[in-house]
Amino acid sequence: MKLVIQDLCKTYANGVKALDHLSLEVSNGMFGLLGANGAGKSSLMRTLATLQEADSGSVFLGEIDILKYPTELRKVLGYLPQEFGVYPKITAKQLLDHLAILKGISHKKERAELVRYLLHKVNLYDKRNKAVKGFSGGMKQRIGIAQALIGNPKLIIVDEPTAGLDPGERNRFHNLLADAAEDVIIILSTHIVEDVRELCQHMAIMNKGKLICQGKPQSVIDELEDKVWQKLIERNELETYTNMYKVISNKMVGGKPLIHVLSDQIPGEGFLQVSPTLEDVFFAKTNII
Ligand SMILES: Nc1ncnc2c1ncn2[C@@H]1O[C@H](COP(=O)(O)OP(=O)(O)OP(=O)(O)O)[C@@H](O)[C@H]1O
Repeated sequence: MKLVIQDLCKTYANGVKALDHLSLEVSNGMFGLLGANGAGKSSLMRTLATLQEADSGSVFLGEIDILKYPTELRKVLGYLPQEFGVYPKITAKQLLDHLAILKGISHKKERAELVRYLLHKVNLYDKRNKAVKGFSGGMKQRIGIAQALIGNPKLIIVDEPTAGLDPGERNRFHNLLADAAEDVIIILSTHIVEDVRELCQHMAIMNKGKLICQGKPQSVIDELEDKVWQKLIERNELETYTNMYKVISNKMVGGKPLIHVLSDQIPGEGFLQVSPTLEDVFFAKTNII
């Protein structure tokens, strides 16, 4: 199954061009979409989830023309939005049961079995009778994934799923996603570079409504091989360095800026060549420091 996006455009009423002639092909497995705040990721995710309309362009999931026939897409879509709202007081089991009814699973016994299966899968069976409202961020996200898996989706969209999760919860969430990714397309939209590095077979970087880079994470990293240099400088030197070199990032280390500079040769005294990371790629492509 392939998701084929062609020439997708969306301009909001305020004139912001959130999707600017965007084209992309995604195959089965986990696909990471990286972008800074405001890059247009959620606009793309919402369009793919048929929650908002595009101005022009086309999107096909296999044979389904999803912009023309959104209901067909919804039958095979699992969606975990940025904010997964839950009903007050409802338990994990009731919530999944309710959502399964909404997804058209009307047979009571079948639904009960599915809910039990999902609760085990996301490791929340022991908490099945607890109110979801009192769940931690990670537990809520796991319930979010459980509901996204109802009805054997072919396309699963997860929008910024690990923001605010502690490392343990994030790992559990990653394992769940990786587990679900067989035979399905999962699109993971995030600004957390490490999530993409660790999880995704393919990726793209979005900026101002356009795709500015795509490929396998390791291939895009390899493009910067031998080109990234680092130096620990004084805080008052930062402006000079930024003017002199192509500084792609600066990070405080022990109170001093550690800068990464892009250059084909050693940029100057005191620079050390380092292996490029996906974060370097992200900063080099988006030019946001
Ligand atoms: N409903 C809307 N009306 C007007 N402008 C909008 C609307 N939704 C988003 N935008 C603008 O469109 C641009 C893209 O926003 P979008 O939410 O798609 O980006 P994003 O990459 O998901 O960002 P974030 O990581 O902050 O969620 C931003 O400039 C945003 O302010």
